[in-house]
Amino acid sequence: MRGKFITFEGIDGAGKSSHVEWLAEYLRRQGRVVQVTREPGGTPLGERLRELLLNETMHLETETLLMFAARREHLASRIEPALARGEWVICDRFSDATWAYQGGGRGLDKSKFLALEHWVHEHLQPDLTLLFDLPLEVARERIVLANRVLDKFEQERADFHERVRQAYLERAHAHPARMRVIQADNTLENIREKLEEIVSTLC
Ligand SMILES: Nc1ncnc2c1ncn2[C@@H]1O[C@H](COP(=O)(O)OP(=O)(O)OP(=O)(O)O)[C@@H](O)[C@H]1O
Ligand SMILES: Cc1cn([C@H]2C[C@H](O)[C@@H](COP(=O)(O)O)O2)c(=O)[nH]c1=O
Repeated sequence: MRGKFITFEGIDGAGKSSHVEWLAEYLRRQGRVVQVTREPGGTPLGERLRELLLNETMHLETETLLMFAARREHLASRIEPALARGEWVICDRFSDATWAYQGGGRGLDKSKFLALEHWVHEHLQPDLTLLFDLPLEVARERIVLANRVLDKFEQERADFHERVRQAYLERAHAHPARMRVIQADNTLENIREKLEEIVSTLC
């Protein structure tokens, strides 16, 4: 039987990465074989593209095409083979991030996003997308407390991140069967309880 494809989404600092490995372990305890991966990245080529994408200034369409190029490679060499073997794949960000960051944040024409999405993964969408949503100020505060070096996206102004947040919420509203909004301004324990409840509907 084909495996399940779960993606995590949200603005920078929403808390996605704090739950990705936890969810993988939770599913492994239930006997699933689980792969954890991320975008941009997830393959040797994708990780090289990630370095460029997170650090170099480039034209919006170059940025979008590179995100989808990395994704094409990721799907072909890692995600699709794993799902075909019956494994579960948990991916930290996928195409909804392009919708939100390049579309909402930077103003990419929606028809260009939809054309690339159709080209690169017409027949594959995540079985479940967990959208971590919280006020911008809370996410910013977490990033400051973590005291990490900020990448190109994290250095963007607050209005950029607010547009990203709104684009994610708009997308979740348009895809209610696939996307579940998690109130991420909450304790790790409460969020994990919610994740268990949602994921149990997939098993
Ligand atoms: N529920 C929470 N309550 C308090 N702090 C949290 C919570 N979740 C995560 N954090 C902290 O916030 C910071 C950002 O979390 P994390 O790296 O998981 O976010 P992220 O969404 O993956 O961010 P990015 O996309 O920027 O990598 C970390 O220092 C983490 O420990
Ligand atoms: C897949 C994808 C990602 N981004 C941005 C969003 C984040 O700011 C970075 C990735 O960093 P993270 O710490 O791993 O979350 O890349 C994007 O703009 N468009 C995309 O399609």
